[in-house]
Amino acid sequence: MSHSRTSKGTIGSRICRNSDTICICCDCGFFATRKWSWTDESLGFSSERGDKVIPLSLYLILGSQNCKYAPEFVLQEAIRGGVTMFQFREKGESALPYREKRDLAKRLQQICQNNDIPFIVNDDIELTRELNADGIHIGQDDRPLKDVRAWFPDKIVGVSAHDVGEASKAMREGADYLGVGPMYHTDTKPDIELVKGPAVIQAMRKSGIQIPIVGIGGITHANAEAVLRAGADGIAVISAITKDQDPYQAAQMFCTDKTKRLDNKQLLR
Ligand SMILES: Cc1ncc(COP(=O)(O)OP(=O)(O)O)c(N)n1
Ligand SMILES: Cc1nc(C(=O)O)sc1CCOP(=O)(O)O
Ligand SMILES: [Mg+2]
Repeated sequence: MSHSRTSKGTIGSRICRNSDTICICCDCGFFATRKWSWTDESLGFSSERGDKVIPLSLYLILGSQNCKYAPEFVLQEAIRGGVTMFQFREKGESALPYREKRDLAKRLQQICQNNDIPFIVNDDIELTRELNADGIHIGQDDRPLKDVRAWFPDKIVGVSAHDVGEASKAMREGADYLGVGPMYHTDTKPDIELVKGPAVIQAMRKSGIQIPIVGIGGITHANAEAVLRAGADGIAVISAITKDQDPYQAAQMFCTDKTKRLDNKQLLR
């Protein structure tokens, strides 16, 4: 697929005040950068901080506990299939101890670097710093966003949000993107909130949340389109890729015209 860039103007639900930043052929996030100036007059919000790329279209998250095969193989294959961004999330009862976790993280980071894919760390401030990762993802029960933003002014900082209130607060405090879920039932994360469904993304967009959103939780090839139609910029996936027999094909199947080529008219209103 070839991508082309836009100059200033309105793209979908967003107001873009910079040039050379957004892919206009399919709104896939390929040229999404933190040079975007997200402006929401009603919230008095504006953010403009650098030029980190945030390609959320197909965001793979994994740790060794999630994988049917070696994590390095799963990541390589998934990137070959079309994954655009990666989060290292080594978590749960069978998670590796710190040194092994760090060594695995380094190997996965190298794969991301070789393929020009942002490498994001889940939760772990020290690991983010030690590896000089491209960014960090934090939830509502993790370190406060204000602190994380101050520690990492130039990194991508993603925040989990479950309702409009959490999303507005995260946007005001400088989140670069929101992880919104759970979209559907999932067995991958034991401590999830009640299923929200794509409607919560629709509600966030209606209330004026303009920063990038990725839907998460129970996303499969069958339901991904509904998440994007609700207003998400991308989908975050664990088991639909990591547990598949063929991670390459599983990733590739998310990269169809239906899941990538959404324009404004196709969004649910
Ligand atoms: C993209 C994305 N969205 C949401 C989450 C969940 O974060 P959190 O609520 O902090 O839960 P844990 O993943 O830390 O268990 C995420 N990791 N990524
Ligand atoms: C890590 C995570 N966070 C969620 C949230 O709702 O915030 S759901 C989830 C697990 C996603 O895994 P799968 O794609 O296998 O359902
Ligand atoms: Mg967390």
